[in-house]
Amino acid sequence: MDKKKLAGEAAVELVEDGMIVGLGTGSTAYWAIQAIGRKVAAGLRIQGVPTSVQSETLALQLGIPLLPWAELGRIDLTIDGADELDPQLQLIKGGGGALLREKIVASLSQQLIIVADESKAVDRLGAFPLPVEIVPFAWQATRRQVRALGCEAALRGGETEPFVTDNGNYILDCKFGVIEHAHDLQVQLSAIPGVVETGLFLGMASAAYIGCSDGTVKRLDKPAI
Ligand SMILES: O=C[C@H](O)[C@H](O)[C@H](O)COP(=O)(O)O
Repeated sequence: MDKKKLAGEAAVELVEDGMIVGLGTGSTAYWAIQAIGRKVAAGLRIQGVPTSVQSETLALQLGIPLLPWAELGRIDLTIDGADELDPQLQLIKGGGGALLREKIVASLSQQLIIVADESKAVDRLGAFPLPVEIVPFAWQATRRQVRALGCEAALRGGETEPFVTDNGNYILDCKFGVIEHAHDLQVQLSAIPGVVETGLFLGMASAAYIGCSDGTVKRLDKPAI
């Protein structure tokens, strides 16, 4: 059984008629978008807000109506994947390069629901290299500044053919090891002018649907502070 499919489809139970729904990116969000597409075909009325060109293309193929960007304001619910999530529902995202649009959409969302297979649930963030979106201009200098924070930072795709995001930027995949102070790291990275955004999503997720190998889906809620 596909644990990503289990999780992606389960979270769609939260989608209600009339909602504005953020459509995440990646191989788990894919299943949620497919399930939303089936509900739309059966009469559900929603407007979608895609977090990548990939998800926009999929939504259009499935006939999901999309909200015009100019009308984008509050989003009721977003369903998105993650590369790592810890027990506080702090996240690393951006393995697929969509972190900037995902973070903009998450910031506008009343609820951010994460869908993931059980391998993504970790005690502490950091085994997955942190994706950091940077501007192409003088990217080598930006990488030096990022490295000075104590990580190995690799240009995604390599120097000959760098990966380019939907926003025309590059990604540094940064190995910090276990991230002890995620908020401090977010502040330090954001202070570098060439950094556009990081894949740390802190205090944003409301709940997570985790697909497990026994065929169940476990729901984790953000712990009360
Ligand atoms: O940039 C990509 C996104 O943050 C994805 O949601 C994340 O990488 C998880 O993707 P997947 O569900 O394919 O593992």
